[in-house]
Amino acid sequence: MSQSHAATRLRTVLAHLGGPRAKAVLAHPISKSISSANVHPQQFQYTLDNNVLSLEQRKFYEENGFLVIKNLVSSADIQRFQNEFEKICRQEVKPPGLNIMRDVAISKSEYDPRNENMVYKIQHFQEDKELFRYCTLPELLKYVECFTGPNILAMHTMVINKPPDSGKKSSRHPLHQDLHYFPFRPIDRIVCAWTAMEHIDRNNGGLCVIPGTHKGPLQPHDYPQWEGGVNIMFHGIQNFKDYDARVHIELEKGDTVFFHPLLIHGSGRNQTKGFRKAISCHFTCADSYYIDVKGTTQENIEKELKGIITEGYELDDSITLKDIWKFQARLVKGERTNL
Ligand SMILES: CCCCCCCCCCCCCCCCCCCC(=O)SCCNC(=O)CCNC(=O)[C@H](O)C(C)(C)COP(=O)(O)OP(=O)(O)OC[C@H]1O[C@@H](n2cnc3c(N)ncnc32)[C@H](O)[C@@H]1OP(=O)(O)O
Ligand SMILES: Nc1ncnc2c1ncn2[C@@H]1O[C@H](COP(=O)(O)OP(=O)(O)OP(=O)(O)O)[C@@H](O)[C@H]1O
Ligand SMILES: O=C(O)CCC(=O)C(=O)O
Ligand SMILES: [Fe+2]
Ligand SMILES: [Mg+2]
Repeated sequence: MSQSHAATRLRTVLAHLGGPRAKAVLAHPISKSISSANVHPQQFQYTLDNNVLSLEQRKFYEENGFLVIKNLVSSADIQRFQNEFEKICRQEVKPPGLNIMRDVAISKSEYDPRNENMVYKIQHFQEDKELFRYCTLPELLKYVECFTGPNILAMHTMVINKPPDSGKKSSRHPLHQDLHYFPFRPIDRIVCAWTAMEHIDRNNGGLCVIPGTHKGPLQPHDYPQWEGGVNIMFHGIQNFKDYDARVHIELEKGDTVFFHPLLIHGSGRNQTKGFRKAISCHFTCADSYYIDVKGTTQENIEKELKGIITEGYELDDSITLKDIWKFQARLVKGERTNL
């Protein structure tokens, strides 16, 4: 990518996000003028034609691999998700298939069900009616459809309750691409919706992204060599160097980021005393298909996940990632045509 193209893109990202870094960069004029995209017919690869996104929003996602929609989820809904999350932590409800993860810094201590502050995140809430409402909100699906098309499956769900860092920096999530975990294609029909349940910025371990990286390949992932420990399955891109290109996204409660599964992203440690909360779902098109990850860079995560699942659930070794995903995918709109 040329220097001026990179500069223009960074400025577009910052203008869109706001915040102090944005103001500082935008204070300097760009020397090159606007790209030819304005005068030629558009070729879109990452978004679909359905008149929901403005041309500017489409171009932003195509170019950067993410898009922020402000104030998309209501405070009333977020309060309901928060209440249900607390009930799950207190073990008042136990939805089937739901997985509770504690931060590795406290993974060996006794679980105290009265204390939701022991939970780093919950995953696979597809059987919890109250939380799963998130994945069916019409205001959310309206945007999801711009990336997936009309037949929509919810594939992977999470509430992340990032704890104050213990001092070991284990609350960080290394820079990664979500596609590493996914054995379904086509890639461009997968999207993550990630909604802030409160004000989120760099200080409380908000999302940081490397704009434009969705245009590159899936890179090899493995555990980072961190002295203070790494959470289970938190693989990161090996030998990542381009730290200067990171953009920290600042969000208010209800703001939602939609991002591409190849976009390199992560989150820093939470330097506040609060538990930073977000709710998310990965969606894909039901017309998609599964791939065999044997012989690819994704083989290591399949092996690890299979190990955890066959041990924890006493299943036999013939189970594949495809079986697991097929089992937990849920239709949220249209028809379940294939996956
Ligand atoms: C996917 C989109 C992008 C995502 C990126 C995010 C990355 C992270 C995870 C991604 C997961 C992808 C999942 C794909 C899912 C496919 C579909 C699965 C279908 C299912 O429903 S399977 C359901 C189970 N789900 C999982 O297995 C997911 C991961 N599992 C966990 O996180 C579990 O909490 C855990 C830790 C494996 C076991 O939990 P539990 O049995 O409750 O824990 P114990 O206290 O008994 O501890 C057991 C053992 O683990 C150690 N431990 C606990 N927590 C951690 C931790 N945070 N980090 C490292 N190690 C941990 C604990 O110390 C114990 O160790 P021992 O040595 O004492 O045995
Ligand atoms: N030294 C590092 N080595 C590996 N990954 C890092 C390093 N520093 C930051 N990252 C990764 O970059 C992303 C964002 O980190 P960020 O710099 O915001 O957080 P932090 O280093 O915890 O806090 P801060 O730099 O604000 O004190 C995370 O994915 C984090 O894992
Ligand atoms: O909320 C976060 O810290 C980021 C989580 C994330 O990227 C993931 O789980 O894939
Ligand atoms: Fe991720
Ligand atoms: Mg840092």
